[in-house]
Amino acid sequence: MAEKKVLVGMSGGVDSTVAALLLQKEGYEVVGVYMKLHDNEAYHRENYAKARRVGEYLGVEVHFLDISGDFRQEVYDYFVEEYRTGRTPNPCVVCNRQIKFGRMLEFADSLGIEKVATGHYVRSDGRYIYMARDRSKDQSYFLAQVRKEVIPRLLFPLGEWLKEEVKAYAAEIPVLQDLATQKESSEICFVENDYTEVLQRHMEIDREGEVLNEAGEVVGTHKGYMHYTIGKRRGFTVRGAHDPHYVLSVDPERNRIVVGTREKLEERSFEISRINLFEDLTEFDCQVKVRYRTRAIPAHVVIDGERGRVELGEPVYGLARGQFAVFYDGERLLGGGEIL
Ligand SMILES: Nc1ncnc2c1ncn2[C@@H]1O[C@H](COP(=O)(O)OP(=O)(O)OP(=O)(O)O)[C@@H](O)[C@H]1O
Repeated sequence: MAEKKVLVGMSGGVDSTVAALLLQKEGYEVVGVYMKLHDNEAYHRENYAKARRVGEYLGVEVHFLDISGDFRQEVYDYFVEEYRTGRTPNPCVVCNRQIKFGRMLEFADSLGIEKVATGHYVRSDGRYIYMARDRSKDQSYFLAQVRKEVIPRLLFPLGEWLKEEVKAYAAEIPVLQDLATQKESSEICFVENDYTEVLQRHMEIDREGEVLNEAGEVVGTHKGYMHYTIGKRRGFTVRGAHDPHYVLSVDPERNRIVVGTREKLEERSFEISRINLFEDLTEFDCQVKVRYRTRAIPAHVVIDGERGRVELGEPVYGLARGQFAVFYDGERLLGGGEIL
């Protein structure tokens, strides 16, 4: 009987498969769990079957955990409500806190297992989380809201791996070959193509509205405010405009958007709430990412109770409310907060 036991979140994809394999090689007794998150039954049938196939290959049990009720309440409903209020949610950040590194750890507790692993591309030394070696796949941004108490329990076997190496590793194993070549999953697991398809199931999002300039004059029309996020530059009309125009703000109550030229998107400071830090910091210098796919830029942060203020060392163009500001000290994740 192996002394070291680990619960691995097995989605049926190549990353969690290789993660489980590497842990087993290291001498861990692996127990798998497939979590049913959203309610696309066909998706789950297909992916749970893959996870079970990997389980058979590894000779490990793969539990099926239906937490679709929790997921709906804490991730999906939040996603829909945020768009309804004219904001731009980040469901993966919330899912990692509440579900993957929340409910999945409770499930590990119920099995008497201390360690939990996933195929996320991040590194950890048991105290902090760091960017992955594969910077193009780095997922540390999405872990900024994870509770700091859980970090010592987490293992991320892929932190030092490049995605290409992971695929090549799986491709060597005949029964896993198809996983190595399958197409990458979409960024948000319950969004197949476009987020508006999800919103459409819950409300009327195609309601034409007015486009205003900063002076408050009506200059065009748009398709319905939920189609827009700050910084977007397509899908609306602006009469007589020569330069490209960008969404500067969204007014859900009046179904209006305000647009302007790129320099009007410039922001040098902002407020945050839902603050989560891995160290007790109240005032600090760091680098901040204001969305996932962006470069980290220098910042000074002051925390005051539930709120914080971020002063940027250089301007950003387009700051979407509802996205997360994520702080780093070099490669080390310091935490983050939601942009107000
Ligand atoms: N439905 C699920 N059940 C169990 N674990 C999951 C599930 N979805 C994701 N995970 C875990 O979270 C990790 C990161 O999830 P993400 O959605 O980013 O997956 P991914 O990069 O597509 O990985 P994979 O190739 O393993 O599907 C996965 O590697 C896996 O360990």
